[in-house]
Amino acid sequence: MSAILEAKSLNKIYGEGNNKFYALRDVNLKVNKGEFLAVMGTSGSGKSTLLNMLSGLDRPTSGEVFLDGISLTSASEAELTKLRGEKIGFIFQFFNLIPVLTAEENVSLPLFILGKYDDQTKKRVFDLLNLLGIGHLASSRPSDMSGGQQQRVAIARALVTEPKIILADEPTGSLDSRTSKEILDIMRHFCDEMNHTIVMVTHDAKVASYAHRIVFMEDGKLIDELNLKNSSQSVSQRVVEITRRIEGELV
Ligand SMILES: Nc1ncnc2c1ncn2[C@@H]1O[C@H](COP(=O)(O)OP(=O)(O)OP(=O)(O)O)[C@@H](O)[C@H]1O
Repeated sequence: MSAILEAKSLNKIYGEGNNKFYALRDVNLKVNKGEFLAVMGTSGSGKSTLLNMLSGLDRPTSGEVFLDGISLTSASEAELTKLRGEKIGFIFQFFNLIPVLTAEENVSLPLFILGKYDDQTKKRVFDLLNLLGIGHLASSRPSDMSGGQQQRVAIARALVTEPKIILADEPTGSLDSRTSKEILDIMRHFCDEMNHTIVMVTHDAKVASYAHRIVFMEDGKLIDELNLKNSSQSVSQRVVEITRRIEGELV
């Protein structure tokens, strides 16, 4: 198995002296190509801090992050901006689409920013919209779409640059349960069938149950891991197991 993303001995310290606070403490993590990984933990356990380090949006106090073999930690700000644009796709809780742009334009935007918009990538935009079942909405604006449709546009936008990894922060946090299931099925499908790699932060056991593997955080540390890749359990059995692990971390 090849690790596409690797965090080595990550520490993130805020404050100094008596106010020194470890938001991350000796975090080691490998994410393999094609893997759907969920990061779970209670509020304040360090999930967002970890995601910020993995995306190069923030730098660790010590330790290193490698994406596709490249050290994010030793890259300059300009190199990081380029790396993020080319190698990372982002999916957010509130979609973060640009309201005045159509679905097609929202998905095309990263290509324009990278100077990679041409006939071939334009076709990719439409292929992705069709693959996500929203080809008929290509000319629609976000305000004319449901939450689930907007998140499909956001997924197409995240995939259009063919990134090495997709980072998703509570991607179904603003969707109802039926639409959440549709979006999570799509995410799992992209990993299982198309070898995409996703790291998803969530505090919801049901959402995490769609992942291949779950890592659990507490007080800035990775304290447990659950492998569901070859699990034959039903969703509800998996949710029970995940909840048991979370409760274990609270005792
Ligand atoms: N810029 C900062 N300065 C000081 N402390 C910070 C800063 N950013 C985060 N923290 C602290 O680091 C800890 C981890 O925060 P983080 O946002 O990563 O947690 P989280 O697990 O994502 O929480 P939530 O689920 O509520 O979003 C928290 O105690 C938070 O208060």
